[in-house]
Amino acid sequence: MKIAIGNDHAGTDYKFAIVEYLKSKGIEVTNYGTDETSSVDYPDFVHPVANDVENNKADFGILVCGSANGVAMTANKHQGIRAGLSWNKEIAELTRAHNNANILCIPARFTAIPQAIEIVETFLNTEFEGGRHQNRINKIPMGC
Ligand SMILES: O=C(CO)[C@H](O)[C@H](O)[C@H](O)COP(=O)(O)O
Repeated sequence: MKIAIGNDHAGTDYKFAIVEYLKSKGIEVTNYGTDETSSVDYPDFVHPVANDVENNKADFGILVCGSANGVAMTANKHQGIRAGLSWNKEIAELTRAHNNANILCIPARFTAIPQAIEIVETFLNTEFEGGRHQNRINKIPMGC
């Protein structure tokens, strides 16, 4: 499995912890996020992740910013991207099972690092249920 990850200054520490977790599971990771905690603009670190997922260079994307709203809004402008905001493992499970999200967005300022790891683990281990959920996804317009 290949994961593309991106973050702004609010998510740097979370990104490092998530990358360490993913690598410990043998998952290949491409890091597009800032490695610094000085202020940056989150869209600059979201578009490369969304591009990789759109072009099948990554199976899933993970994005981390303060609230996760900015990264989710940016990613969801891309064709073929369903980016879901998850702040606990229950929401992470639903984001995959019901919404077939291909990008996970984590709010660093409202989630502890161990919880963020749990969210990532749940997201990656949950299958899309299809059926009635596929009918609903078919009614979501694609991209901008
Ligand atoms: O949460 C975010 C966007 O949805 C980003 O992390 C921003 O950094 C956030 O808006 C806070 O900005 P600040 O410059 O860190 O105060």
